[in-house]
Amino acid sequence: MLGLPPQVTVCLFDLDGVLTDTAAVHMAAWKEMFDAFLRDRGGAPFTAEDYEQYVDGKPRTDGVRDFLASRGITLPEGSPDDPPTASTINGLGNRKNDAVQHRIRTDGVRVFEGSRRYLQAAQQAGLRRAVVSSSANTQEVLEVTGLAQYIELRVDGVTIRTDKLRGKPAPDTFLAAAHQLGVEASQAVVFEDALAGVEAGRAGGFGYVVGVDRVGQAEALRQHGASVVVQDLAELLDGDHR
Ligand SMILES: O=P(O)(O)OC[C@H]1O[C@@H](O)[C@H](O)[C@@H](O)[C@@H]1O
Repeated sequence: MLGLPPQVTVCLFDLDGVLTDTAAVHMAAWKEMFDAFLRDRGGAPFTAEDYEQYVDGKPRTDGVRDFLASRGITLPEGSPDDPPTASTINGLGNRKNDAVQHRIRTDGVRVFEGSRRYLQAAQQAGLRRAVVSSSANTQEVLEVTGLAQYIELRVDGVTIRTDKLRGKPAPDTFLAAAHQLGVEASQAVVFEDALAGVEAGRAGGFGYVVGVDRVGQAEALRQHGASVVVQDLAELLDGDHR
């Protein structure tokens, strides 16, 4: 009924790009910040490919560090309370966070209707439900969209910092959620739109990894660890997934 293997009792949902249409919002905020930074150094602009390969799905400072490394740029780490003007990894991350929060608060957040339907169906079927996101803005997004009512557990960018977890593509955040919901990885399904996310699903030995392709990267999702790829979670309800 839910398009999942029979042993699966726990659903672990990524947030941005899986439940909410916020991957594009993050991408736009990253581009705004990096383009201004690169312009000052005479570098080429930040692209969608840069986002997918180096930033998408990872905790904020990992995204800053990994993208800069791809351009051969090294900056001091700084500290989480650096001002957004600081030329540090944390400073650039804070600058991007100001941009993303401004967009979320001004434009609002769109929920994928297929995902809302899937959450409702999973709840009715008695499956446990967690959100596992690298974003420290997860709670705010779940609350403004009304999705919080479907979610029993949140492992997010704040948890990563306080519990010192490794972010995606390491499997730690998904494993922590499965553990807290009392199951082995083999009994849980990971829903992910980011390459780093499906990679985390594969690395953790999860029972099933659903790749959600919103940007035409189905093949890359499969290569990085998706067991199946859909364009919308409703396809799993309708049973027409490939
Ligand atoms: O900067 P935040 O809100 O803590 O989010 C960190 C990351 O969270 C992930 O969910 C997004 O896919 C990334 O694009 C984002 O950079």
